[in-house]
Amino acid sequence: MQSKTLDELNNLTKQEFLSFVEPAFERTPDVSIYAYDQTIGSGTKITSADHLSSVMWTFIDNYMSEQEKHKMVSSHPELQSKKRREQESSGQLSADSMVEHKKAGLDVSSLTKDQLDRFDNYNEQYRERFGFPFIVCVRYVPDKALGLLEAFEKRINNSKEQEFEMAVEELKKIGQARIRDRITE
Ligand SMILES: NC(=O)N[C@H]1NC(=O)NC1=O
Repeated sequence: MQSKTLDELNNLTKQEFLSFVEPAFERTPDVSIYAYDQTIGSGTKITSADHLSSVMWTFIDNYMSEQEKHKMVSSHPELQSKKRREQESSGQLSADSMVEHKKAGLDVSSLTKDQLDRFDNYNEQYRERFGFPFIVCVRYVPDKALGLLEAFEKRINNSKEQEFEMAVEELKKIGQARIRDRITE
């Protein structure tokens, strides 16, 4: 994906803007529509990548129902699991997720058999306990797969409310990082 300058971003049509930023918050187009309407669409220039993501966060925090947030959380792929491998082979993984997972050392060829088994087990336990996938902004976790396994271990004992709140906060960080990737300041 080619990044854009702020000037280029501010001169996009609505349709161009939406297709450029929508992948930041997967399968949740309302976030991007709101961001367009609040900025370029009403004559306000976007001044930085973080300005844009803060407008997107405002929508998530103030205008999305719990059900909509649940849908957004559930649309993200698991970190490494049988289910994720199936999603990948049937082309259901977004380009951003694939790159992020690979950089975090999550592809099968980078993991030991033991690590792969642990990811499979944690993902299954997590999904059964909470009903949505374990979400973490992988690029901010130190030690790649080891750090992610540690995060899983810690969070699996939280309450459903804590984890749901955490999942939304992590998605906000993922979206912000993806927006930063897309804009050259
Ligand atoms: N499950 C999960 O957290 N997936 C996401 N995390 C991240 O940094 N990119 C993703 O696709």
